[in-house]
Amino acid sequence: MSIKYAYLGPAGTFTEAALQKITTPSDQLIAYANVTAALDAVRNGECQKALVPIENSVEGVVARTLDELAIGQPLVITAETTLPVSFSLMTLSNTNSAEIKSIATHPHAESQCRSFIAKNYPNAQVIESSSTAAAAKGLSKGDYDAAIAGSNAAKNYDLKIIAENIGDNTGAVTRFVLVEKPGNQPKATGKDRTSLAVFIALDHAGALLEILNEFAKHQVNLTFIQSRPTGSQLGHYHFIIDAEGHVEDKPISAALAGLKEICEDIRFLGSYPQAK
Ligand SMILES: O=C(O)C(=O)Cc1ccccc1
Repeated sequence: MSIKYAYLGPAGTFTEAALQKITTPSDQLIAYANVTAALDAVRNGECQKALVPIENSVEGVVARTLDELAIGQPLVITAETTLPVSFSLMTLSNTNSAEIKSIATHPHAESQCRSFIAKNYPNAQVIESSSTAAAAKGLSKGDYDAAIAGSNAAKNYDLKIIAENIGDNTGAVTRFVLVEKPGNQPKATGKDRTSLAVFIALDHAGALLEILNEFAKHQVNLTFIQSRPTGSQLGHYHFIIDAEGHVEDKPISAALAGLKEICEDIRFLGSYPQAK
């Protein structure tokens, strides 16, 4: 059966490359302009699933993804996948590299190529784009002098790669999550991860400690914790937490029951197999 997948596009993004790893050629991969649009495509039924980036080993979290999952119309994570990311600098075929005065890319790619840009193009204007491939596509239309993207994007938009592997950290890896409408919970595999958004009732001393204690009490190992502003008031935060285990496993279900006692709200964001 062919499944429709939404992804952060256009064609040539790292998200598309990650999605190709977990789909079959009969599936339909549909590009959206940003993370919210890809997730909305699942919410409104245009696509069954969406793949979006959630964190990077160098730059950290993709805030938009976390906020959509924690406070947007509910979706759940049913799978994750990781991809090593390698960045290239590209131009139109007739550009002289000495003439590069403007470089477009995604903010996460910029921060991972900071040393390269500072060393080689210290005076270039860096233009933020919604994805690396969107930067490459804009370059193909002549919007700026260069783009930083994956080498797939250069192929897609017929661009010339003038420098490869320009990331400051050659081992950079991005983690992507596959999301769906709630109701299709993957079975426990013995090596799962559970994601939660935890909202504290009142900002008080020890609130985070109380939350962490529920996991510690039940011997649950955490793999990710991030505070995000709730948006209502300066200083008010909720926490996105990833824990090892499946919601059907006793340690996680016991920790969840404990959290329900002490938190204002908990949003279950999915239990899914850990990426290899
Ligand atoms: O823009 C892309 O290609 C993406 O898929 C998002 C992204 C950007 C930078 C590093 C990893 C993923």
